[in-house]
Amino acid sequence: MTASDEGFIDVRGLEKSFTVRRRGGLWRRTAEQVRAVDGVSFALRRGEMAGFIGPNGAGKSTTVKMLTGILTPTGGRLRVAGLDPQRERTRLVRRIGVVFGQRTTLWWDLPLRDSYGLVRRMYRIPKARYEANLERCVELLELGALLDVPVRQLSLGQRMRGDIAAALLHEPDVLYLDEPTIGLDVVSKAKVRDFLVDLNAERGTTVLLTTHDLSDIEHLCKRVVVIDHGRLMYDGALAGLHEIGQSRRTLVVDLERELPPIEKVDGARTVRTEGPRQWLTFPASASAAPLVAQIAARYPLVDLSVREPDIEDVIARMYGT
Ligand SMILES: Nc1ncnc2c1ncn2[C@@H]1O[C@H](COP(=O)(O)OP(=O)(O)OP(=O)(O)O)[C@@H](O)[C@H]1O
Repeated sequence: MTASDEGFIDVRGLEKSFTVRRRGGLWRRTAEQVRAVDGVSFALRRGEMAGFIGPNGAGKSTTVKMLTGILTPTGGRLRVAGLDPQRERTRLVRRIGVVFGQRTTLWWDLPLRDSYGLVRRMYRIPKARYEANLERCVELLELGALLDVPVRQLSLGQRMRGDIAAALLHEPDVLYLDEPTIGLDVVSKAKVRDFLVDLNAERGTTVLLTTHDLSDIEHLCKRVVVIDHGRLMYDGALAGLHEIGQSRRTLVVDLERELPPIEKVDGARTVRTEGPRQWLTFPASASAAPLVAQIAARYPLVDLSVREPDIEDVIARMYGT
């Protein structure tokens, strides 16, 4: 691995401010700076798959637009595949693929096959390479029966698979995915996820995945980068988010009979009771064993189980929502 593989996507102190004009009274208009991205730094290794998450308005799209060269940063430094996205945008375009879940890059009235032909001409992909890539995508994304269907007649899941293939025909080294499973049913989601895992393993494509669907991240990414209000909140292993979010695990306790809420158990709090069953929460970082021992010593315990924190709760806690 070379030094450039280490920082294949390299973001340092990235900033983007927008000037927004607002009415400051009947006649006056005031110009206000919105700091959409406010000093964000992270780096992805070549071949890494990372989740890029944060609440609405956090600055994710603005960051991705800068990474693709669509927007110019107002500060900081950026490198993608060794290129400066703003100065070398034309060269960069050949190295990256972009998929937006909420809108298609395909031609609405054309069959998929014709859309792909246009993509081939746009990128000037040599015939043999194009055909090999198309064949691979068609096979893995199960597009064979759909190639002659106009895009407007495809289901959302089929269209998404079609869009992913379109983004990969020129064999990009970097793939940006923005909500790639939004609105998809369980089967389509699984197909898209499986394909991305294979793509990453086979071709070593570097993937930055923006999503509100945290199960996408759980299936695909070991690493997450979290931003909020334009600032980096967390960058690391998915598992570590739990600690950062100070999340709590839940102990579900079945007693012999209905009793008043369990009290005086170190670090645990009874949050719900329903007949003989009680729910206690405790810090995710703590061990359940001493709590169970304390409960068993003072209450007629029949059964118990521990529930892990939901990643969505963890994120919500991080954001203080
Ligand atoms: N062209 C623009 N002009 C002014 N403000 C903008 C512009 N684009 C984005 N913003 C503001 O910058 C902030 C970050 O927006 P951005 O779209 O990057 O967030 P996001 O994390 O992608 O959100 P979402 O998940 O809703 O897509 C928001 O406050 C947004 O209103």
